[in-house]
Amino acid sequence: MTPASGDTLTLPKEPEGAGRIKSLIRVSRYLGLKKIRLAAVIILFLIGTVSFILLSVMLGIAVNSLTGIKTVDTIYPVVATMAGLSVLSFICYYIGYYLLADVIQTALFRLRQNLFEHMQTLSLRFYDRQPIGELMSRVTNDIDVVTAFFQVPLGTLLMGTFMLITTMVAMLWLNSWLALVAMVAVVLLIGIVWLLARVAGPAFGMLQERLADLNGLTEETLAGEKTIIAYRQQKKMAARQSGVSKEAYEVGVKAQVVSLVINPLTVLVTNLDVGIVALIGSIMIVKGALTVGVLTTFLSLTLLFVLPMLTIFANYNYILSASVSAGRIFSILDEKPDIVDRPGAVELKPVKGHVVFKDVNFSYVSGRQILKNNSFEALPGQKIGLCGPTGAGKSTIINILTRYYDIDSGIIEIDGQNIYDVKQESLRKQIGVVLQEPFLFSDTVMNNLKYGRDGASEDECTAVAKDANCHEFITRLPKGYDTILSDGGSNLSQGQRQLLTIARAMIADPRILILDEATSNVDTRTEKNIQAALRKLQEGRTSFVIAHRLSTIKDAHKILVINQGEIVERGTHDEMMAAKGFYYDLYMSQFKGRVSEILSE
Ligand SMILES: Nc1ncnc2c1ncn2[C@@H]1O[C@H](COP(=O)(O)OP(=O)(O)OP(=O)(O)O)[C@@H](O)[C@H]1O
Repeated sequence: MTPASGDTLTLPKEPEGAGRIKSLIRVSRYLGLKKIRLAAVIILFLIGTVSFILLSVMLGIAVNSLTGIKTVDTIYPVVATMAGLSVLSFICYYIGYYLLADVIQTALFRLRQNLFEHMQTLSLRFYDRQPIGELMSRVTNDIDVVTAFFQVPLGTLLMGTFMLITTMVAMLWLNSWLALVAMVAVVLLIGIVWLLARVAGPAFGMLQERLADLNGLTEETLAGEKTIIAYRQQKKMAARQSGVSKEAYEVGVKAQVVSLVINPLTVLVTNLDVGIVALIGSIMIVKGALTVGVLTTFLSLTLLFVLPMLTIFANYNYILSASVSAGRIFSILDEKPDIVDRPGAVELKPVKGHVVFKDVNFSYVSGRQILKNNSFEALPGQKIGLCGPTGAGKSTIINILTRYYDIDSGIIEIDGQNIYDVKQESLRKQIGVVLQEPFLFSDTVMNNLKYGRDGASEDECTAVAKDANCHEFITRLPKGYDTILSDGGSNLSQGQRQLLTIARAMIADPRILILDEATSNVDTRTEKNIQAALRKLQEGRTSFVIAHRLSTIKDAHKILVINQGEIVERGTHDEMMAAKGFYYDLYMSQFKGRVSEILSE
């Protein structure tokens, strides 16, 4: 059951401003996973850049050496050195980029793995908070944005930064006054970028949010395609889609335009800067304070100085969007799992299946209590029926027995052991679950059965499949047990999927079983098959059967009637029918409904 509206919390918001820079630095730390290679890249880029800068210095030397000389011989060694520097710089950049590719791919691999693995540790409470589409967006779209940042501009940015630093050092060394003139451009550009960041930054954040909305809607539309067609809602869904798309378009344009304006602006600033350096330099030459060669070097350095800034700013949108996406990714990575093993938690030894609830209270969200003072006992091997109106809290009882959620107060014991004192994994190993919506993996039939228990052999699985009335239909599949179940088993009928999940639970061989309305939505013959398989599955195990149709729990050792989170009645079917209470009314209303159904057939 989905949470009632108003109960949903939202995913932690991505950081803003300084937080974004922190996120960018944090995501860049993943590059340090290959420290030696990264160090080699930095050294190679540095050598490449210094060689490149020396080319400009050599240009000045060449100009100076030509002044007043009639023979070109003196220029040859200079040209040869320049050629050597060019080749050296090329080789350094080439190897540097080659190594960087590996550094980047390792970083992305780890980031994807960390995110996926971390999400597996989070509790259902976390997944309740947001539509799956929103999470999908963070796992796919945001990772793609960071990938684009690492793959496209990162190398250029590294190169640019080195270029900026080495050029600055070279300029200061050649002539500190002229160097300061050239640096005016930096101040101007930083000012422009600061202004643009104030507008574009939030726009990029909003763009990612709109894209996440779009993903959510697409996911919902695809999952509900059958219902959409049945209720002829295609046009409405298309209109909703285009509404969200338009919002993404509008913030997208804002983010993009602002960051694109930066390009022509930086070109303008560059030209102005070169002009100013040429003017001041010429005045200095006239006054004898500078040689023509030094000015030539300076002009070429000024260009080299502004060029990396151009590249940095040209890639500004990558940097902005990557910082936003990195923030969104880290907001998931920083989410602490709230269902954790207590310090000193022990393995739950194989149990007999004695389950006790004592005064258990529970709420999904604070302030809205769902289960109130639930107490009951299930002896080993007993079948316990759970019934009651929709939203009464039947599934919730199961959710806390399996520790999908932690309770507010009370005690839950299995074979006398508090479930909070044992390791979650060892607890869940002993509880088999057959859900209302059978979930199968996109894998072969055999592997789906093997998911029940690590190490289950093929012979064992085939024998169980026979017991669970699956073998016959499996052998009729195109590749038998090797048939791949596409998209969670959509190539099987609902009943077949249910039979397979029953077989999987049999292979798991747990002492405690949870069956959640496992027999709904199937024809009578399949239902008989399922019932027979379930009876086999329940043999010798404590089972909790959540039933809407009371006929499925008539034979239960005990039936708990839940209403608004409280156990309002308990006993066997016969006892409660005789008592003519809540259960009796429930049963009679279903019975009458069934009779009128049969009469109208
Ligand atoms: N993840 C959740 N977050 C918040 N509230 C929830 C969540 N799941 C269920 N609820 C609320 O808890 C109450 C009990 O839900 P539960 O699913 O246990 O009912 P149920 O008896 O199993 O209903 P049904 O027979 O319709 O499946 C409902 O009011 C429901 O809105």
